[in-house]
Amino acid sequence: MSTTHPSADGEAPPAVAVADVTKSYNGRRAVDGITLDIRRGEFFGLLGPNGAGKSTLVEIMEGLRRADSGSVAVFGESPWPRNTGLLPRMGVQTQSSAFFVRQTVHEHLRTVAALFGAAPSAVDATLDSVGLSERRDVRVDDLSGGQRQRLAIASALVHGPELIFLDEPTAALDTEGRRDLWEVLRGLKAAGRTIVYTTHHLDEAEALCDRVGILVAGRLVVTDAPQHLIGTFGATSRLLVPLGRIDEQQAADLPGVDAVAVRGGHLVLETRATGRVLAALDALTGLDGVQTRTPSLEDVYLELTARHTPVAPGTDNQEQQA
Ligand SMILES: Nc1ncnc2c1ncn2[C@@H]1O[C@H](COP(=O)(O)OP(=O)(O)OP(=O)(O)O)[C@@H](O)[C@H]1O
Repeated sequence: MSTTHPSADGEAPPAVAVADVTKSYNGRRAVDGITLDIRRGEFFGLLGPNGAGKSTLVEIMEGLRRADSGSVAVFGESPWPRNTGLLPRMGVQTQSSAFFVRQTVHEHLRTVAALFGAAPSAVDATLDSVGLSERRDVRVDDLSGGQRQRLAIASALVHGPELIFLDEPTAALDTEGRRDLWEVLRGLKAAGRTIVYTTHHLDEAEALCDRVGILVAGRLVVTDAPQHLIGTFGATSRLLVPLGRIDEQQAADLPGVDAVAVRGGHLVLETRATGRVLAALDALTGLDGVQTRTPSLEDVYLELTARHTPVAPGTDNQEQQA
């Protein structure tokens, strides 16, 4: 791998620059020719189905794995082989973060802080920010899964890094814990930190990220701002019409309706021409009780992953052929 240095015009390099990176395990491509720049101060979300290659790509960015080919630069420097100069500038939470299990929560974080040369005062503030202050004297061994996850996140943040990598940080958190972490992450973003994170929560990515990248089978199929993606792909809206107002055939015949289904006491009309269908519905039966479900990042994600998922030999995939 090569190292990228500041550009000739003196502009600071991006937080992360990935160029044509590949990685195979046992001859199978897990990451397949990915090129991606993550800007300083950006909140970037990496999305994709299980096994798409998100963790592998993030671990390559972190310098925890070596790419087979291509180049990676973090603040203009190669993270591989282990670049100790970068460590104070990066915070890393992986899906298998290591703990000093016999220590208490506070001792553990103090140890991590000392390893990175962080001020002891950062320990209490960081525990507080992830909602673990009340568990500070509990042994790490005795924490619940969600509490361990909070501690892993605290361990990535305690030294105040500029670039923070979080691999599914909200996976084991309850609803309240997720929302609390959103506020922590928003605060870090507001303070100018760069955040790269993976998640399966599309609502969360839509709410938090400046840009998302969708990985499918090791390839980056799109990179964009969530709202722009939703607008560009014109994902389908759903209109919910109470049953009994019109029948399925009448609904299917309305101009602009792409599909009709019966679900939960409603006729569900899928359309990419919401205004036209609403006008036609209004003329036919009135709009009383009609609900509109606007498209979300999840709709775009489902459409794109279906379109780009390779067809397994011997299976018929209508989406793929469309
Ligand atoms: N250490 C490894 N040895 C062999 N294969 C691996 C290894 N790590 C990952 N893989 C394979 O590489 C592919 C990508 O895995 P990866 O964990 O990067 O995906 P992911 O998108 O993070 O998945 P998830 O959402 O399930 O965490 C998968 O097919 C996985 O089985």
